Amino acid sequence: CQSRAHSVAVLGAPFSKGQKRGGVENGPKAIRDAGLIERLSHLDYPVHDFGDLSFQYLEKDEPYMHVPFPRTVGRANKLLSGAVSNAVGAGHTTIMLGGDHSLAIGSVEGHAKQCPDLCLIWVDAHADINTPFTSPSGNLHGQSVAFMLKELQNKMPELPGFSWVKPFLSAKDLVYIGLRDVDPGEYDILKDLGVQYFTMRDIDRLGIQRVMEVTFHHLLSRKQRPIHLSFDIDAMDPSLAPATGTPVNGGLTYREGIWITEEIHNTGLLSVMDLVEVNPDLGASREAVESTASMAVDVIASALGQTREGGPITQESQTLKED
Ligand SMILES: N[C@@H](CSCCS(N)(=O)=O)C(=O)O
Ligand SMILES: [Mn+2]
Ligand SMILES: [Mn+2]
Repeated sequence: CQSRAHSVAVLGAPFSKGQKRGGVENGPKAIRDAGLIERLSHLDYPVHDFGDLSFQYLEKDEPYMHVPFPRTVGRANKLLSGAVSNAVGAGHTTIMLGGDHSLAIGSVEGHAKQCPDLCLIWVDAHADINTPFTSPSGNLHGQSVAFMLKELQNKMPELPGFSWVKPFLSAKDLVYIGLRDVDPGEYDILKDLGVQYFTMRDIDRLGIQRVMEVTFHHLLSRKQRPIHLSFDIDAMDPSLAPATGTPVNGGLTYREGIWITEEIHNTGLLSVMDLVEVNPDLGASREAVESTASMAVDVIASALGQTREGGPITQESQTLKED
């Protein structure tokens, strides 16, 4: 597990069966079309585009309780886990492009195989910590964190397709930022487990700088360790990222979102980042889709070192000017 990787891997995960709305499988393409690779190529490290994974959609995949497509989602995440584990093992800082947020199960699990002491920062309007028993929708993109936590395993059923997932994360190694739509069952779990979280109201009270200071103290004061950032684009205010499946008013401003990712870059500890829930089919106009995908590119680029203050002239930027 590299503490300071010196190259970036981009991995597309065009997958949608963690929820019921079509189109989020086109998220990776929309983010690429918004210029992600180009933007990252101006930063400090080489970029390797691993392309998109191809997922199998199983024909016979009956719901378990009211949870749809459990075997398809479980299999997709097992494939993703291997791909993320390989990319991290090869020394890359890895960017996983979703696809719906159920993909975090495979992404974080695969990361933890290489970096068992990782910590997880979950930026999202939602807690995604329902169990199949508490979920109002059954959608697995709202249950991802429940599969990861050791403290929840006595509350989880044996879901078909997920027997490969052994819980690997402790509640103390998780921080939420941006919550504003939490289900009653999730609220009880967060309180019972004592999970550290910052709602949008906490951000209004403390300000985003203080939220990041407390987040890093909570996760890193005992020891520095790799960060997994799981960024759901619906954490951003819907005015900035409208093309997403579960928009919730009162989200992060552009500057709050970029402060979060700039500060995470400045720790030097970012190891894997998910950028999920961009759904190009849900934008009311081409502009709405483009602003959502562009927001995703800005968030990823600032997590990888793009700054608002610019940087010194380099051989590469000099060459670009001459082009
Ligand atoms: N809490 C709700 C909505 S979950 C929204 C999932 S996401 N990944 O944040 O868009 C549920 O569990 O169905
Ligand atoms: Mn989410
Ligand atoms: Mn969300």
